[in-house]
Amino acid sequence: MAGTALQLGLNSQLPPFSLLSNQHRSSPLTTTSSSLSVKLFTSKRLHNHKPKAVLSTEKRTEGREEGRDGEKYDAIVIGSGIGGLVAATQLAAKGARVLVLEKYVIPGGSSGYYVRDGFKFDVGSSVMFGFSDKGNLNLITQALAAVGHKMEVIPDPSTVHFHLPKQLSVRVHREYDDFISELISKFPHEKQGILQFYGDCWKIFNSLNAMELKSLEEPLYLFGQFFKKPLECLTLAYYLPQNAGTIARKYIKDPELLSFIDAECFIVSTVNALQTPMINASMVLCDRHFGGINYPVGGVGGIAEALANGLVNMGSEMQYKANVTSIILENRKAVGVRLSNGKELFARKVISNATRWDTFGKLLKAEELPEEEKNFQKSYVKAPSFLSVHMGVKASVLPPDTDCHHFVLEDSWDNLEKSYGSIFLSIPTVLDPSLAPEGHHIFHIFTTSGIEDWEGLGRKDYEQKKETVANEIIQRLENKLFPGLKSSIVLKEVGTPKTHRRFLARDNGTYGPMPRGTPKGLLAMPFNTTAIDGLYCVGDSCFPGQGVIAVAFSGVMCAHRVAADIGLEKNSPVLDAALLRLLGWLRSMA
Ligand SMILES: NC(=O)c1ccc[n+]([C@@H]2O[C@H](COP(=O)([O-])OP(=O)(O)OC[C@H]3O[C@@H](n4cnc5c(N)ncnc54)[C@H](O)[C@@H]3O)[C@@H](O)[C@H]2O)c1
Ligand SMILES: CC(C)=CCC/C(C)=C/C=C/C(C)=C/C=C/C(C)=C/C=C/C=C(C)/C=C/C=C(C)/C=C/C=C(\C)CCC=C(C)C
Repeated sequence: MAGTALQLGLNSQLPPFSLLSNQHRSSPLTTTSSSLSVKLFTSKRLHNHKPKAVLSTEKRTEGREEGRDGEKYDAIVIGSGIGGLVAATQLAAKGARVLVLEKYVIPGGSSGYYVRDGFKFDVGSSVMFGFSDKGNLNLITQALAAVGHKMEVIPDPSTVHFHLPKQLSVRVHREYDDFISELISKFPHEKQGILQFYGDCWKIFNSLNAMELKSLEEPLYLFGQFFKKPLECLTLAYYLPQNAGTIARKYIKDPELLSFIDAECFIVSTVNALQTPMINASMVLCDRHFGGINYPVGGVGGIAEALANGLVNMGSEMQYKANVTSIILENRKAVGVRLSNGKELFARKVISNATRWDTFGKLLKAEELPEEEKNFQKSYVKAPSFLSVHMGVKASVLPPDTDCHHFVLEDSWDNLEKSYGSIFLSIPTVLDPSLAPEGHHIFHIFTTSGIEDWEGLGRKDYEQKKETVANEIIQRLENKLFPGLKSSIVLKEVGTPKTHRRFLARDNGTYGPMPRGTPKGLLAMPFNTTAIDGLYCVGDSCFPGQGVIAVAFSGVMCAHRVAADIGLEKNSPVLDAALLRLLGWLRSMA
């Protein structure tokens, strides 16, 4: 879900930096100009890091164009969400010179943080997949390693504790066998079906895990993988157009168990299993047991900070408070960007980490919407945003052995996908007590909510409504799990979809794309290239969709495709054209 910090900006007249605590202000960020060209600290480890050049220096600089503003960028990245940062750092590690422009004052977007009264809150992301030290799918660990960084993490013994209708309670243990035994104990008559469904997930996960992950839009790599790992590639190709709900129905009949699978999918995709691509479902349903969920010591915001620091240490640049208002086109080719202060910056390639709706609807609003984007908008709508409540509470309110993450749906399965129907709760201080003052915990509560509920209200009504809706959610948690919750609150901040729209620059504050109907798995999801020459997209409105690890993969893919296009990786223009046409055709079949 997207950020919340943020709503303080709505409540107060303070300038954006006052959103950060003193603790943060004295952090290694040193502002050097009003547009906040930021010089970040140099860790010894990063100092020694040598970018891994793929081709020789001569080859790398050959054909490099100079920006017209005296700058020499291979790529400009709009936005420093994890998608944008991974694209930028991967490109820098291949030898490219990159400039990242971020509208806000710190990096991370939905994976940022803020500090208030000694509590350090994750803005959004809090369940970290891809953060282990094994396999090929630990994309967050790998992204950090590419900039010479490794974060200390705390293993979470369970991914989530489900509290569902009819008192169904399921804990997703880190150990796969423990989870499966618990689920079978609740549905003994479906033992076979459970083993078959999750077994199919493992088939897909193991295929993904066997592959080197790069751009599926780059033919030399893609054909190479088919040659090296034919079985795995065919498995993935087979499941690519399928959804988890259809596969589950092949093996499972019990409607309550199918609803449980819906909830498993909903917490990561905000849609039911019938609309969740099987590859994405498998990725999360298995990685949580393979690598496990791991929380970074000091909070999720540390990931983006480390990536941004690493980028600067490799000779590239980050600028904060740099609000891109348009993408500059010349002869239908993206050549640079214009900022809200009128400044223009140029590069060989432009990568947008804004959502596709923002990229094409705002940054390119004067242009006619390309056919491919029309098709994307036909297949996908903006998922609703969130109402989020960040709270500091007295530690005494937590029963012993409380899990870190909870999902609550009280009375009826029918409410699963309704606004405010279900409640997500993370208590990161269960894993890392340093995030809160002694004797306290953090409650990060969120529930789906559409922007239409929050528009057209006067200031007083808006504030009143925030209070009312947040209190109802808190009351529900008090009734279900934490007696005495209300009276234990020492700090409370409520963010709405408007908050997320304002601070994360996401159209309607959306969580990301959501299929309009039943999708053909991942088939219709666009990759990174766009109909505009020189313009690429990265982030959750690109393949494979929402999620920190998903956008990290989109960053890896994007960097590979851009690197091939600027001569930092091998490429073949003839095969490129053929593959891009083939992929376009496949998408049109979805
Ligand atoms: N695991 C979890 O618990 C969890 C929770 C919340 C979010 N998430 C995931 O995080 C993902 C989001 O990652 P992302 O990389 O796609 O994007 P993001 O929304 O996190 O970041 C986009 C960044 O671009 C910046 N930006 C946008 N427009 C700009 C402009 N015109 N000029 C300058 N900067 C601009 C924003 O300020 C923001 O920092 C979501 O998919 C979501 O699923 C996960
Ligand atoms: C190209 C063609 C046509 C074909 C070929 C075939 C092949 C080779 C294929 C391949 C493929 C691939 C490689 C793929 C990949 C994929 C991936 C990597 C994916 C991933 C995904 C991920 C995801 C989706 C994730 C997500 C996550 C999330 C969203 C999370 C969230 C969370 C939350 C919200 C939290 C909750 C909380 C509570 C409960 C409290």
